[in-house]
Amino acid sequence: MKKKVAMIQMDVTYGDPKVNFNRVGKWVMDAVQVGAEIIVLPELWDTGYDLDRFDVLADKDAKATIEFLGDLARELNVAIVGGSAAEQDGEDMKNTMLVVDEEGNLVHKYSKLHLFQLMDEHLHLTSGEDYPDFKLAGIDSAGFICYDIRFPEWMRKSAVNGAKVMYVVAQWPKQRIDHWCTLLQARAIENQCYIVACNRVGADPDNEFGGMSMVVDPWGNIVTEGGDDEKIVLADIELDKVDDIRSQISIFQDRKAEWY
Ligand SMILES: NC(=O)CCC(=O)C(=O)O
Repeated sequence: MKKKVAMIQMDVTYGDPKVNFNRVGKWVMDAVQVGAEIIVLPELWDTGYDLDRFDVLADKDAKATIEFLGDLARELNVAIVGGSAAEQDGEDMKNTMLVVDEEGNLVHKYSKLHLFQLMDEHLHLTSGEDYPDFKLAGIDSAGFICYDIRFPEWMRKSAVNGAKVMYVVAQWPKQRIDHWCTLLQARAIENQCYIVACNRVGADPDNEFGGMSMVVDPWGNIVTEGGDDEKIVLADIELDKVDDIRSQISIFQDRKAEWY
């Protein structure tokens, strides 16, 4: 099975969901025109890291965001890994990934587990209590948010559960972009899966963001990468490659889970 994925490597307007919703609508339409079957958005594409104002900006139960992504997906007949959005869940504020299928159904919701203290997430947000695994376009998949990629044990669990594609959505600053590239390649090699990773570009009051959205194949090769300007990054993923590589080096058979 082969699928065309598109990562929307966009700038995000700080603290202005209305502008960002409009821009995402346009980007998604453009991606469909160039043949995308699965579209991936970056982390917090709706508000950026305007955490001080999350209490007024966050979408209650992510209702309006789910409806927006679902309508787009249904109208354009495309699956969307909707990056993450600012969600108000009761009293709690969360950084939440939303995934919709091509019929517009919400198939997955995951709130970021590992909060990134360097960007003050722990002061404003509550960790999720969800698992990252889901099925999209017939593919066993998992979704992670930015800092999550520094926790290999969290991603390994999804590989053991059968994920063949791992989506990563991010607002990863330029100053650590070499970590981003290396960690993504490492997660692909050690889990023998595709990594489809979308990072934003542009800047907010505290950080400049590094782009380098990329697809890494299960051998660790970078299939495509987006540099540091605003664009749609396109790639084909070939699912047979995952089984091929898993049969060449049998890490899932050979691991000694009882030892670690
Ligand atoms: N938004 C994030 O989670 C950023 C993570 C990051 O920059 C890192 O170095 O880790």
